Amino acid sequence: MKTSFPRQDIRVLLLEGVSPSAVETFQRAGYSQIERHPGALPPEELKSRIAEAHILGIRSRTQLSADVLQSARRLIAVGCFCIGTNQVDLDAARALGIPVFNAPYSNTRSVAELVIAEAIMLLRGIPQKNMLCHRGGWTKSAAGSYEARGKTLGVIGYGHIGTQVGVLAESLGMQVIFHDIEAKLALGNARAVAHLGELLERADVVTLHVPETPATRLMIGVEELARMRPGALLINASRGSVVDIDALADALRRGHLAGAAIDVFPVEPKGNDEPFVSPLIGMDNVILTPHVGGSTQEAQDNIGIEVASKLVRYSDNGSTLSAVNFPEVSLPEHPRSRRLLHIHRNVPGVLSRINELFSSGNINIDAQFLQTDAEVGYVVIDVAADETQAAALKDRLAAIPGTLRARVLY
Ligand SMILES: NC(=O)c1ccc[n+]([C@@H]2O[C@H](COP(=O)([O-])OP(=O)(O)OC[C@H]3O[C@@H](n4cnc5c(N)ncnc54)[C@H](O)[C@@H]3O)[C@@H](O)[C@H]2O)c1
Ligand SMILES: O=C(O)[C@H](O)COP(=O)(O)O
Repeated sequence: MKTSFPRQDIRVLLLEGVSPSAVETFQRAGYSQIERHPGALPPEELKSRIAEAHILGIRSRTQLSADVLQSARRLIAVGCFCIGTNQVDLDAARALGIPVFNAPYSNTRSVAELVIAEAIMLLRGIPQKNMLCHRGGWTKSAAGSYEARGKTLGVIGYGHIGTQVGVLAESLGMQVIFHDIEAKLALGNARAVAHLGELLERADVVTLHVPETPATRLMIGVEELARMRPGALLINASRGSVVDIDALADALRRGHLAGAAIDVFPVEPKGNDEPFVSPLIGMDNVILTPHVGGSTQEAQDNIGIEVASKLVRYSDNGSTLSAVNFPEVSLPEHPRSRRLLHIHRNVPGVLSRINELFSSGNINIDAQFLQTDAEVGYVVIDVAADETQAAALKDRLAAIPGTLRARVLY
């Protein structure tokens, strides 16, 4: 069936080196206008580039503020080809009728594996030994070198990544304790602790797996670092805003902490050609990695397919299942109907005006789907109408006060 907006006219802009698997997924679905850019764009360039895009794909570095989104006149959906969505003003996107999708699982195993590797390296003092050998030094000694077996791992944020880290750590013989704001099923022999402070006081290795939220901002600062055991280790592969980096540098300099592994930073370079600046540079007992926790071939290939498939499904079929900022509907195919989408502010009267429009036009509704949240209503209407009738209905739907978007899908 002919689409009202042919796929070959839909412009897809993919930033930050999104995996080629995403391009292949769009191409297999019939999309041909796909532009792929290796890095994030500065705000002004971003604004001009997204003005023409219908679908935008980003990773963690592209800041989609309300101001930037205002320039995206044609944008129908955003895909975050990663887990975090804190880089997008989700409320602003919703208010513009733009659903945002992400990949909540695909890179979690990669992060968990890196964290376990780092815990072992830090417990053995390998970063310092490695640096010394590189400088021609040689200190063969067991001092400050420990097995992981029998040590206590404290996991802060026991979600998709935190649980996997816990399971892998138990397989090494570590004891796992965790702290989360939600009640969580403890896997294996892991134990929940009621307070963050208790976890900090008991753990030999503390690892952070919380999202960036107002509550997690600087959740590890001077006081929390002081509560950690002397000689303990800190791993952060969550978000740079979660740890007070200057306080961490100070705790390491004073020798209160024996080491750290940090993958995420309060300020990160926008691309591989920008310099990296951090108070942790030059500390031999700190593993520094350039936000690569989820950067494995396997994870990026899977994320490319997962997020591109969600974007294709929304664009082709209207389904918003697993959107992070939008009412969720999972829609069946209705090949013999025309499908109209209506996104509106959730204010009284809109739905009755939509239904009035169909009943007064004597147009039969084959199926109707509605989902709302506090701000936005999303209605999908499958009707027995020809192409001209559907186009006219879309124009009338668009004229209803409170409308954010109206589209004919097919
Ligand atoms: N370094 C990387 O490359 C990389 C890769 C993937 C994800 N991440 C980051 O890791 C984060 C966690 O990923 P996930 O898949 O495990 O997410 P998740 O949503 O499955 O788990 C997060 C957990 O943190 C808990 N939480 C939230 N606020 C908390 C608080 N104030 N105190 C304690 N617990 C709190 C939640 O209840 C949840 O259980 C992501 O949000 C992302 O920012 C980084
Ligand atoms: O949120 C995430 O999934 C991670 O931080 C990875 O982000 P990236 O895709 O920019 O590496």
